[in-house]
Amino acid sequence: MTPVLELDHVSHSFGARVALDGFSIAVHPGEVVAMIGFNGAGKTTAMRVLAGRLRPGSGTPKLFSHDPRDLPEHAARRFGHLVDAPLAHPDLTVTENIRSAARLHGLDRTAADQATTTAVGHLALEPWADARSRTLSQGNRQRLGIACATVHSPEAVVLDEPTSALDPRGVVVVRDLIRELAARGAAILVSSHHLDEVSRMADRIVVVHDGRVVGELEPGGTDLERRFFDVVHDADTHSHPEPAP
Ligand SMILES: Nc1ncnc2c1ncn2[C@@H]1O[C@H](COP(=O)(O)OP(=O)(O)OP(=O)(O)O)[C@@H](O)[C@H]1O
Repeated sequence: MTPVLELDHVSHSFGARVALDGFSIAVHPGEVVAMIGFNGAGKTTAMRVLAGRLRPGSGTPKLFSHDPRDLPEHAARRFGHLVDAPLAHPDLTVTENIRSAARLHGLDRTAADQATTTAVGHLALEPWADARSRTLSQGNRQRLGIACATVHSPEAVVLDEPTSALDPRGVVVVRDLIRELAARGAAILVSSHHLDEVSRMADRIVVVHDGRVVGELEPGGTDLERRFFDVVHDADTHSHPEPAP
């Protein structure tokens, strides 16, 4: 099966700082893949490349088999992402923002209205439906960003730390939404710092370290944290082997 989201040996540096160093990942239809790694490991940079926000120094990014920076409109309409700032205007209300996102992704007026009502309900945003987005709390702004990224039922989704500001109920809401999109066949890439959460949400967990994918963790089990540190330690040992005595 052809991957929907793919980075093939992608490298990128910001000046002297290497952010991605031969980063490879592939996400297939119906699959939720979570990236986990230290601060500065390269997760956001990888997602920015996939979202077409950054042209990498080398390697091949692909979204629906196209260059993400040169995506045909029919493919762009099937993609949703929340990387960097949400696609929300501060002076528009929650409902207006979500409806605009739906229209931007090609839904006609009637379909956009229906999808907006559904998204407001899915993200439990009803009490704030008529609030301007600049007045929202951080967590509700994050819910709005996720609603805007997913209102059009995309087949490829990239979400950078989608639950970082959410309360426990919000975490469940977003997890259910992600699982539902995947059940309908979407390929989903998320990043997170919460091992327990990704363990419940993801089909695969990839460990990102020093700009590369250095291993995978089987979701579930109780010793995920230890396994994560083992993978990172192994990667460090192999990239900086101890000198022979
Ligand atoms: N615009 C930029 N200019 C300079 N350096 C950058 C820029 N964006 C990222 N970097 C650097 O690239 C590396 C990877 O950063 P990135 O944001 O991808 O990490 P991350 O894994 O998402 O981290 P976090 O978990 O803290 O969000 C870091 O060393 C970071 O300082």
